[in-house]
Amino acid sequence: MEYPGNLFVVAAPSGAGKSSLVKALMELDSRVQPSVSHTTRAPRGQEVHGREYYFVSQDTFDQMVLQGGFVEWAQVHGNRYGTSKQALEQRIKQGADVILEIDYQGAIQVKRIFPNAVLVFILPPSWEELRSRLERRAEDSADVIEVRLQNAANEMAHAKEFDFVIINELFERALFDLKAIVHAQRLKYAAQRNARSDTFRALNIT
Ligand SMILES: Nc1ncnc2c1ncn2[C@@H]1O[C@H](COP(=O)(O)OP(=O)(O)OP(=O)(O)O)[C@@H](O)[C@H]1O
Ligand SMILES: Nc1nc2c(ncn2[C@@H]2O[C@H](COP(=O)(O)O)[C@@H](O)[C@H]2O)c(=O)[nH]1
Repeated sequence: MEYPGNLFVVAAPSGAGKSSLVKALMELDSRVQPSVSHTTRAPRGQEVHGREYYFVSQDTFDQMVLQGGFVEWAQVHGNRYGTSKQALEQRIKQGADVILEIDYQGAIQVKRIFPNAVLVFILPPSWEELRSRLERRAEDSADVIEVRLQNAANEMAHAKEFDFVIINELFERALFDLKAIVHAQRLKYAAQRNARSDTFRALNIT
């Protein structure tokens, strides 16, 4: 029998490094799978439809909202983003550990629907470094970078509502912390399931 997988949610202000950390985690751990969101924003850099996002029109997004197609959706930096209900529920049911890279509003909505979801907030080490990462990434215009920095203060004020906060100063240290959270959740979940296992019965643990 296949047990349902775990759900991890990673949020951060733009440029803090969540995509880089999640990508590195998935390269090390094939049990962690991404959820590809839908967005009304235009593709940026080398982004590919169906890989980073499903890039859809405003009308298509509206239709999905009306049909209840999203587990959560939110307006972020002037565009809309949503997590497809069908794809997420199917993957978790199949036993995958799914990781969502979404904003804090979406994270809070997900926690209401999936109380066992583990919410992780990534902080940059400083405002200077956050700006510098967005500028070095060189994928957004100066205007877009300013909007994202202005929104960052409000986003970071929600960090305390998350289960864990990681400071992404040294990348390898932050990745270690993220891996530890995933590992700890798996052990916790396994302990709950093992309450009915042969080993528990053999040890007379009830
Ligand atoms: N610890 C780190 N030290 C230095 N640079 C980093 C670190 N982590 C990530 N970066 C770099 O910072 C930039 C922003 O990272 P990334 O794109 O992962 O951010 P993000 O939080 O996913 O942003 P967005 O929400 O806009 O997609 C990238 O160029 C990335 O290589
Ligand atoms: N609530 C949701 N937020 C999402 C989703 N997918 C991405 N995001 C967040 O939007 C911002 C901007 O992303 P970018 O790719 O334009 O830099 C960032 O905070 C993402 O995490 C989603 O499905 N729901």
